[in-house]
Amino acid sequence: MTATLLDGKATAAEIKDELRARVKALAERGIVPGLGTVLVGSDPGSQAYVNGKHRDCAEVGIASIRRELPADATQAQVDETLAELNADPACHGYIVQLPLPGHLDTQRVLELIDPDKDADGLHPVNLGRLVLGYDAPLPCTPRGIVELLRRHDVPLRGANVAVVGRGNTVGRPLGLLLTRRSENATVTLCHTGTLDLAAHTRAADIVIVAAGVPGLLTTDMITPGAVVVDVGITRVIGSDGKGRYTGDVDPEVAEVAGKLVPMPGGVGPMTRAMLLTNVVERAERG
Ligand SMILES: Nc1nc2c(c(=O)[nH]1)N[C@@H](CN(C=O)c1ccc(C(=O)N[C@@H](CCC(=O)O)C(=O)O)cc1)CN2
Repeated sequence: MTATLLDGKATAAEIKDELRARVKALAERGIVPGLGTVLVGSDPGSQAYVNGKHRDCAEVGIASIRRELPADATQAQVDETLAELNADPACHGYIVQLPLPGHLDTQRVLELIDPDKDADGLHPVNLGRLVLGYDAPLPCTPRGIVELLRRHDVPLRGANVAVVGRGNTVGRPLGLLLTRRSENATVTLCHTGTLDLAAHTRAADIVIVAAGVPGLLTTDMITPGAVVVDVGITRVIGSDGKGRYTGDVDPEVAEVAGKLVPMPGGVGPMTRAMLLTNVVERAERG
């Protein structure tokens, strides 16, 4: 391997140390930040992610507020739970774990979150604020990627960045973040309709792949020395019949890239750290 790995786990641990100090300072003002989670159903993966969020909270001193509803919960029951969290002064921010069971209207649920308590930064009002450059909780994965690159001295100003994937949770908001004046990168947002994907990724100093297509980015698609960020996380069944997660970047890319944000251990831990950051920031605002 020639690429230097940018360790999201270690960087997230650093951020959690900083948050612990900020939570302590809040305690001196009599404020305990609180993160709420809403889990509908008992999907083991979703349960594990929610448990992880509460473990993270305990590590930095954020209070946890858990709401669990059965898989057959009605839209009215979900709406009522969100109304309670919107009104709860101990809850500075909360998330609804996705995906929701199919009978629920995900868009309606996300729009019922008070935008000022939107810890995931995915409420349409907050995405609109991001478009306009107003202050808003930022989407956790794009924010985590920018923060990881910043902390590892990857220059963004003037850099040509190819983002592969135009989803509402990563690709599209990431393009908005990277083109803010404070980052000043030039972004090409590639998607399934892009005619010659490799031509765009080869021209980029930084390639960020969030397409959900295992192994999509191969060695021939980058310029040697480029910075590569793997955001993909797809569950596949291996030849041994066991399930495992795989990224969007072919492992051989590590032989050609200059720096690589791997999966696992890259963007995922940073996403978790940014969720905590959004809650602490909200509590600091009072
Ligand atoms: N309301 C939300 N729902 C979902 C989100 C989200 O951000 N908000 N994202 C995913 C699940 N998720 C958090 O909820 C999440 C997924 C993966 C990781 C992570 O750290 N992954 C590891 C690798 C896999 C593993 O070891 O389990 C990594 O990248 O190193 C964190 C959070 C869908 N739902």
